[in-house]
Amino acid sequence: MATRQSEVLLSGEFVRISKKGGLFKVTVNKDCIAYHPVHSPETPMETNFIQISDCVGSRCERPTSGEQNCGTWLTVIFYPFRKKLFSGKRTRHRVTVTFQIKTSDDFEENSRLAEKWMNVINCLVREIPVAIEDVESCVPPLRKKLLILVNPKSGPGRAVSIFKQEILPMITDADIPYKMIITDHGGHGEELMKDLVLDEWYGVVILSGDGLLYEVINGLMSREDWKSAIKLPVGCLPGGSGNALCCSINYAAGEPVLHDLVLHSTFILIKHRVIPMDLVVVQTPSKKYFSFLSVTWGLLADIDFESEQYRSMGEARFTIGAIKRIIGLRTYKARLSFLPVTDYIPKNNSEEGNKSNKLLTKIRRFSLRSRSSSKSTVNSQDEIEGQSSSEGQSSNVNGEPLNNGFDVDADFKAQTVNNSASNVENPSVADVNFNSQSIINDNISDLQNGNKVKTEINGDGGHVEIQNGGALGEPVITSDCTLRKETEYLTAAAENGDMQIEQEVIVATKREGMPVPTPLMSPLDQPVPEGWVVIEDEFILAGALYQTHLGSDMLAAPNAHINDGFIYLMFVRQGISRNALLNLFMTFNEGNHVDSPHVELVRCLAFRLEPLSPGGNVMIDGERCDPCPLQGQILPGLAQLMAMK
Ligand SMILES: Nc1ncnc2c1ncn2[C@@H]1O[C@H](COP(=O)(O)OP(=O)(O)OP(=O)(O)O)[C@@H](O)[C@H]1O
Repeated sequence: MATRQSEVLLSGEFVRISKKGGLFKVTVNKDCIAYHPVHSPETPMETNFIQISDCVGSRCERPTSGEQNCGTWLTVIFYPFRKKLFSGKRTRHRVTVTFQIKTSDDFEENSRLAEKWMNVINCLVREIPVAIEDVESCVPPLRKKLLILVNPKSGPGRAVSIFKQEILPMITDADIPYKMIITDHGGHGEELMKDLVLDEWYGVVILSGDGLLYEVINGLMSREDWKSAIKLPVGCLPGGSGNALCCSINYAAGEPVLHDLVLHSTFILIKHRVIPMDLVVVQTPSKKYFSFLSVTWGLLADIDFESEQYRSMGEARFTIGAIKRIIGLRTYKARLSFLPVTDYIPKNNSEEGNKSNKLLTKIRRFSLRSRSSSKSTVNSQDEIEGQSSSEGQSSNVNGEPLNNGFDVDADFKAQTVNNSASNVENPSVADVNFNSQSIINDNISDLQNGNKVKTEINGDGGHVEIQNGGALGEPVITSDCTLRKETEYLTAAAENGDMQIEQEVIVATKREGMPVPTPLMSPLDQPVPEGWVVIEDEFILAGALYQTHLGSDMLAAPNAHINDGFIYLMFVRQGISRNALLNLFMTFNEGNHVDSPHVELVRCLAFRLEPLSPGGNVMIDGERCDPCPLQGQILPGLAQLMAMK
């Protein structure tokens, strides 16, 4: 029985308010609420479970009927999965269970007991640990308001009614205070962010397509206090026709993407979780953008921009746009350059590809720090410039400090220097290694293009061991940051021998008062730095992607993670037939396009695109910009996203 597997925090016997009624034994532990009729034995057959992970809150109320009634009602609201009747699709649906809390004739006493149950359940729902000794006193912290921006013009124009009919009831279930603003012109979101009093809000959520979130992020980054502003959690609900970030969030959380997107996205939102999100700083000759989704060019951008006219059709607009563009296929000449995470081997180069069967040797990563870790043993310029450990620290709804992505790498640095092999237990190191491990796990087929050698580390998807300690390069002081290379030697047990990996972490420590550092890129009018790969060719499409999805049926970068610190550069060169291209688009929904010999998908830290033929479109997070030379660099974990892993 689940209730016996972990500590029982609460236990009582209450009448269930339902058609059947009856007295139930109810218990709460950290994972679930269990109840079974008292007259029958406690068997799995008779016991009902409410998983805390499905639960969004509980509330107490005095029954309206029955004046003699001195009991209080305790209602638990949860959204378990159920198969839809005809389609068989797994979807969440709303369920409530109500018990009458009545252990005495005194209404006040019953109310206090019901409130205790409510507080414990609400803490657990918000992942606030509750020990048995806290049960009497635990109260979930008060929440700040959520600012919800609704774009009435997004997608097919239904955002306001979606908010009222579908989202508001769920927000009410979770008892989340909010303020809703309907945007009334393009740029409104950005204006609001520039003047927002950060302390007043728990976070900002958009109900729109990706364009409004783009405004929110760029508005926050344009502020003088961008460093703390960008730590304000942002969230998104689907109101547009593409909703790529919503799909990526749902995919990462294991929630459905292809149906009931509003329901499942709102469920994630009201679960109160926040995780770091990578951004990419994109530079053009005239402007700087902060992008959270993608930069696309060629076919993908043409479809996105030219299908605007079919906006009223919702997501079908992309299918029509794709068919039109594939019939009238264009190729574009460009120079595409990038700083790869591992050695780049072109997919069509089978000789090189075979050589890459040798186990992976080098991983390149980038880490952005705002301050030094107090654990660091290194004395350097970055510590002199470091800020106090509490400065700029944001907290989640529970008042706990958020892991903002900087700290993860700060810990990693300390561990590296301390040369400790046992550090794999440390969650922050594990986090860094998880991302490296994900490369190794899927590396050779994915990264080295065409090689199907799959390597399982330690046979259990386990971890990479730090074997040989690390080396720390000399700090280099640039105009906007202090730069240093940390080299880490990792060993992973693989099927066909140990895999030796050199992991090079390029660490940039930001200088106070300076903009976000971009040390991986050279100025746009100068050649790319050493170590970059440069390809000059005719392309059908190119896209720098940092989320899994470009739309609900476009699993474009299946291995991407919201905060893995990588850009996934996808490109298709000319030489693919229209038929093959059409087939490619048909396989996008499950991410199988990556197996096509025509599709290259390379993990990198920075890229540069220089269009060499006129025309076409460049889309940054779905917003058009004129084709021009542009470049982008990853900013690992810079933003905070309302999402779950
Ligand atoms: N009231 C408004 N009237 C006109 N434009 C608006 C309004 N509010 C916001 N906008 C603008 O609408 C633009 C498009 O919004 P967004 O991308 O979020 O939706 P969408 O284009 O419908 O979504 P998708 O790209 O998925 O189709 C945003 O850049 C924003 O500036």
